Amino acid sequence: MIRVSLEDEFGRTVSGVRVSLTDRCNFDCVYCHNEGLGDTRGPRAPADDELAADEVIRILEVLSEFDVERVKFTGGEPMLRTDLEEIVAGVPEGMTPSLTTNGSFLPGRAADLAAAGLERVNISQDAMDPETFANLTKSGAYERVLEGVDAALEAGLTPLKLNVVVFEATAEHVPEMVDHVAESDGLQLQLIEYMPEIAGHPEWAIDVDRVHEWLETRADRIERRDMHDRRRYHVSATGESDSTGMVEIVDPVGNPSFCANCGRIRVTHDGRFKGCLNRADAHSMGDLSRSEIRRAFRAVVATRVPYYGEYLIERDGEWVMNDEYDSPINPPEADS
Ligand SMILES: Nc1nc2c(ncn2[C@@H]2O[C@H](COP(=O)(O)OP(=O)(O)OP(=O)(O)O)[C@@H](O)[C@H]2O)c(=O)[nH]1
Ligand SMILES: C[S@@+](CC[C@H](N)C(=O)[O-])C[C@H]1O[C@@H](n2cnc3c(N)ncnc32)[C@H](O)[C@@H]1O
Ligand code: SF4
Ligand code: SF4
Repeated sequence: MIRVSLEDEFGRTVSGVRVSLTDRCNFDCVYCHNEGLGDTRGPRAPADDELAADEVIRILEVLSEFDVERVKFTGGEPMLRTDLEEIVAGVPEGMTPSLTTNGSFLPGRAADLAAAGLERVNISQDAMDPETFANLTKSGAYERVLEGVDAALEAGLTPLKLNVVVFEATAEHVPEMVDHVAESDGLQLQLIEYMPEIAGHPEWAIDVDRVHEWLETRADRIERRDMHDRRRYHVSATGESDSTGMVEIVDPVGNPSFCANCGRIRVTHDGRFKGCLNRADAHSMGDLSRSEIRRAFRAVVATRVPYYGEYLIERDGEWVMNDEYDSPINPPEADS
């Protein structure tokens, strides 16, 4: 098959897709932006508006015609989908599947997911103690998540990134999480800047530059990824051990270099394309026939623009909507 990749007007080739398989979740994290899908609604039977497994696979097959090389399954909580293994097994050849999950359903399923072809997994674990974890997630599943991490490591779903959202409630736990990954084989740490744009509570945000500065003093080596211009810090264990770990910072907020290198599009649980996590506008895939999926993909790529630096522009130190775009940005969600 001849594959033709698509570039947006800003020269950004679309090489990855994030698929939200559901907007449901069994946790209720205080910071949750839910990938811009609105409130998570609690665990309940699959909703009628969720894409079926064969529809997800058809979308991925079409995207692979356009040389999209990576798919990330996310949510809500993607492991609430009991057909996740079937979906992973249907990912077309040449496309690498990975998963971002809260980890609570990994015990007992990690091996099956690996057998289905899942390459690796990112697990949200914001702290090392059950109390902080419970306060943040409104869930008592701390031990279960740790078991999930072990199950994923055992199944070879590595490198395994632990995701920590950095904001006022987690900042003090960052050093122990850094030590933890430095000491543990197969674990990496991803520090995600709290995004108030879609979660609200701008007062919870902390200055991520302080975390960069601290890591510069803690790291032996620093590298920059082309993708999103992300910085990676290689750190050593502090005790007797000579093991090392890697810490990556995901800092999109007010960061035009992050958006300038963004090659990702999104598929929502109800079958629409979004060109940017932060934008409210989405493109329907109509009847989900291959031709409609192709049409919608071309349409969303044609309207993709870097969010910071283009969709929003800086005026007097504030990020304001560029008058060229008339669709509103996502209004902040209420507590979610
Ligand atoms: N604004 C924005 N945020 C992102 C983007 N990619 C990741 N994030 C943030 O990082 C969170 C965690 O995403 P993951 O899927 O675990 O991480 P990732 O870095 O995208 O995944 P890998 O690089 O595949 O490990 C997302 O839910 C977002 O909050 C992006 O392109 N734009
Ligand atoms: C919305 S969750 C969906 C997948 C899964 N339920 C999980 O928690 O990993 C995806 C990622 O978004 C991150 N996240 C959620 N709300 C955020 C916010 N307001 N700012 C930054 N990252 C956020 C979470 O930590 C998680 O790593
Ligand atoms: S961040 Fe928390 S509440 Fe949001 S989808 Fe993931 S586990 Fe659920
Ligand atoms: S905020 Fe920037 S990096 Fe994130 S999806 Fe939008 S354009 Fe891409």
